[in-house]
Amino acid sequence: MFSNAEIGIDLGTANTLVYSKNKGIVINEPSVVAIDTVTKKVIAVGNEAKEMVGKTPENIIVIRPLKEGVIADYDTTTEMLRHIIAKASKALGFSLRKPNVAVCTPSGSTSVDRRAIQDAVRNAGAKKVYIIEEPVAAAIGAGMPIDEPVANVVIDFGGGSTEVAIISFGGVVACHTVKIGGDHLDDDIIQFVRKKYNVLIGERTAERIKMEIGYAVAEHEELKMEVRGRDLVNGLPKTITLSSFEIHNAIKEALLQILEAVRATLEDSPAELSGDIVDRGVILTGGGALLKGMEEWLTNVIAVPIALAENPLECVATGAGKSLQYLNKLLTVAN
Ligand SMILES: Nc1ncnc2c1ncn2[C@@H]1O[C@H](COP(=O)(O)OP(=O)(O)OP(=O)(O)O)[C@@H](O)[C@H]1O
Repeated sequence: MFSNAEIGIDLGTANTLVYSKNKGIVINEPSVVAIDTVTKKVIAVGNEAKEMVGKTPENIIVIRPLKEGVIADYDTTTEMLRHIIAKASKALGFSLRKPNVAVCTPSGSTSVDRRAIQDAVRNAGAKKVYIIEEPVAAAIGAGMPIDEPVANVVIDFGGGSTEVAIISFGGVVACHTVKIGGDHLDDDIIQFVRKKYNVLIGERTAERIKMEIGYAVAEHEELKMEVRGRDLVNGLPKTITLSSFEIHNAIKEALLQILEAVRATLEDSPAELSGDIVDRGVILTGGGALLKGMEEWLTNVIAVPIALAENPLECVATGAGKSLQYLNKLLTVAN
């Protein structure tokens, strides 16, 4: 039905990925853009821009144009997409043709948010834009048989939001979204360190702390980590040692909100599918799924088997790309 010029994009709050049927994931970069405030020109996108976070002179600002899964800064998102589509097209050898793009939107997004995503992708150089709901893409990317009449339950724990969905027969039968993702855990860590130690740490340091010593489960072997920040009393650099126990306490409230969304979705399950859920379990996708002890904690609290997807960070983009084959059933044509 299509030429080969077609790609799936996961336009995420934290990362943007591009998948092509022939080459798999061809782009995987942070959703970050650096802009010169004098010329208003984009000077770096993705990894290069992320390197600049917290270190730029006054005339350069580093922006994350998506918040909580949706576009917060339309023009910058379009510029970022333009750069990403051009880079992917070059890598895939179809620079002279505009690609058809399947892109995800969070299930809980408004029609205005969806429209903004469609328009941004089209303005950034796509020919046709197809919209797919993020948890459906995550489930396809995780290899779940979403078009069968069985309960496929997916928890997509991303950077800006977490979506929990039950998918059967190609459609979403129950879904809850919370605007809590990995970024909120980073914020909680920043606040905790500021309050307890009077030290200010940056976003990137907080993310490293979460990845290295963040645990979803209270019971674990204690890990320690030395970090540097700015002493808020005297303004000087200061080194402190953090424990994984205190980091667990700092992030547990946010995790409980995710748990609420999981419980609410399971409660909304049609009775016929409830048995399936116990038998087939739940798949965890998204970068947050990599938090230490996440599977163990969720399995304990909801008493349903939980498994981590093979490449949790890549599921949404892979699923978006593969969804092009389900064209009529799953995707909304946006133009
Ligand atoms: N090993 C890890 N441990 C804990 N968190 C991690 C790990 N690796 C990545 N993350 C977190 O995963 C999040 C990014 O996940 P992902 O790329 O799935 O989100 P996204 O698709 O950009 O966001 P959204 O779906 O909310 O728009 C970030 O908050 C990142 O810090």
